[in-house]
Amino acid sequence: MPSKPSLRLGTRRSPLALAQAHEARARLCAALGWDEDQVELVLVIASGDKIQDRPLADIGGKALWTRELDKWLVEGRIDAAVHSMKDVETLRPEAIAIGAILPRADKADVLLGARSLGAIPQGSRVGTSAPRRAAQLLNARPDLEVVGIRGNVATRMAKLQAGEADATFLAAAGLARLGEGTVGTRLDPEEWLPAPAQAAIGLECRAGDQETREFLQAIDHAPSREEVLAERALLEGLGGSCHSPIAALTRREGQRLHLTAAIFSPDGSIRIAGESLFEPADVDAPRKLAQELLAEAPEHVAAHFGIAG
Ligand SMILES: NCc1[nH]cc(CCC(=O)O)c1CC(=O)O
Repeated sequence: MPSKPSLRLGTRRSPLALAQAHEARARLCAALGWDEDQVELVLVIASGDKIQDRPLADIGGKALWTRELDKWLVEGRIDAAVHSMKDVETLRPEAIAIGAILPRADKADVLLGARSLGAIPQGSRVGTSAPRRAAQLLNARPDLEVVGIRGNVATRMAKLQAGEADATFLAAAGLARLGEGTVGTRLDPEEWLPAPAQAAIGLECRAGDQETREFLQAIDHAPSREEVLAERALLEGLGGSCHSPIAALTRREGQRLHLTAAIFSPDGSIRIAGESLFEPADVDAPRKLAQELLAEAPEHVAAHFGIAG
């Protein structure tokens, strides 16, 4: 009997990353009729996992999550890598391709520690290290104080319990994947915009690896891919890095995509928003929206953009 095909799937080892890798494996096996043991999970330690005490933006940004997996992928030690697309830089090595985007989960953020944004007591300390969450919060509630908080989902929930902050934000998708789908208050994504590519799991492979590309094609969800690529095109057009407070939400309107985007000054005092309705194949539309937002931004705000990373 010929040996069964198999795939080495690289993942980070945080509980969220592992939950996402298990979901990817389950979908691959279901789509290809494989047994579970045909997908080998390979746990790769990312540089970002070793540093928990400083904001991501200060220590090298999103590359901290991808660099190690990229290396293993390019060296052929794994065949594919699972990522939260929110954490993947817009500029990717040429040798690496996005092979699949899984059906996207709930894009909303969840507020922990208060029943609503308006119910956070005046002067409270809200824990977040995400520039988008900090700026968007201060825009709505300039009376609040933002304090840095990092670590995986469980660590952040524990820090909240320990009183390091009075409230914090987490992605609904991450909470649900960890079986914590009922905690906190879900914030309507139309009013509190998520991060570009939030709630999307992506699988990357070597661009020239046709066999793996075909395997991944079997679990690619086209509508989710279209949304994620549009939001990533916006981010690229903005020169978005982890230093830049950028929020985006895509809705489907019939055959078209409706993209709402906002950029902020880091202190939240300035918010510039715009929207665009376009055909999914029209990758220039999100870039054009990015240019419109930048053109509207005062120079000191625009200065925070344009550094890809
Ligand atoms: N920055 C960390 C990160 N990357 C992806 C998720 C959640 C899952 C997702 O958005 O796909 C989280 C945690 C969070 O923001 O609460």
